Amino acid sequence: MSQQRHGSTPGAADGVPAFPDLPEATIARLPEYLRALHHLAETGAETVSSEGLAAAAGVNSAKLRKDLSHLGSYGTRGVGYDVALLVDQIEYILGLDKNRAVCLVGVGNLGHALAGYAGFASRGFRVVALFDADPKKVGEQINGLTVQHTDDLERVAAEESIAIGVIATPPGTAQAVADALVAAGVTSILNFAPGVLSVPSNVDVRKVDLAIELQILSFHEHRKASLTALPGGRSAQPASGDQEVVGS
Ligand SMILES: NC(=O)c1ccc[n+]([C@@H]2O[C@H](COP(=O)([O-])OP(=O)(O)OC[C@H]3O[C@@H](n4cnc5c(N)ncnc54)[C@H](O)[C@@H]3O)[C@@H](O)[C@H]2O)c1
Repeated sequence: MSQQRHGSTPGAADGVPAFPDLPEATIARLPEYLRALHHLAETGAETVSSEGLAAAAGVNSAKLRKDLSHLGSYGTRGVGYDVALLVDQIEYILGLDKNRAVCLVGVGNLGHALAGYAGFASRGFRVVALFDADPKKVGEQINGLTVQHTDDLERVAAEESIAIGVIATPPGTAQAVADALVAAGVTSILNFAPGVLSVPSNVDVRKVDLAIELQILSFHEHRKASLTALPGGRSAQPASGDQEVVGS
């Protein structure tokens, strides 16, 4: 998972930099705030307190206020945050107003599930192309898209201005797929295949590995069991912190 910080860039309105210097952990929480804000907006809420938004997003309110202060958003005392305004600010910072084009490489078990997921569109992304190296998969229709051969990746990436590539191929082919995506001009990669990808410094890679998440939960199970096994049977509950996101 890349851990780059995002430097300030001049040129934004109202004294708020276009790209404030955001800690990676803050960036990771912004989508949670956005999800909670969209839900609040759907219920008709026009404002929300920091405590209310923090509870809905599953973080503590001090952390939330600090995160939002990085965006220049402080809320109004006694009123809270304007829901619609905060949605706009977070969507702007995350670049979701760009409706970026995404392609998926590897249409096997996982790729099928991802390609069939309708939720990407509502979160600001267009899945515009599916690729596989297996000729038997080429031509298959999934969610209105036709699976294309990876030989066509470079051409299609240019035609569709693909910004983000998702890798759902076996681990042994993931590096070659990443190389092909980079050669096609893709500068952000979401990698589901286990292992580390080597990419140029201008390419951001994020990795999703559910097995790692399970292993981290296993550690917490182990820790809780060892705490309760201590003489006197200490509580297994953490003393503080966000229970719902262990390790964040
Ligand atoms: N991140 C997670 O939590 C998670 C969960 C499940 C699986 N995975 C990983 O996702 C990947 C896919 O798993 P799966 O179960 O869908 O596998 P799968 O074998 O069902 O599908 C892989 C697909 O990739 C295609 N492929 C192989 N080489 C390719 C290449 N060079 N270019 C393009 N396509 C190619 C295959 O033809 C196939 O359609 C694996 O790396 C697996 O370990 C990750």
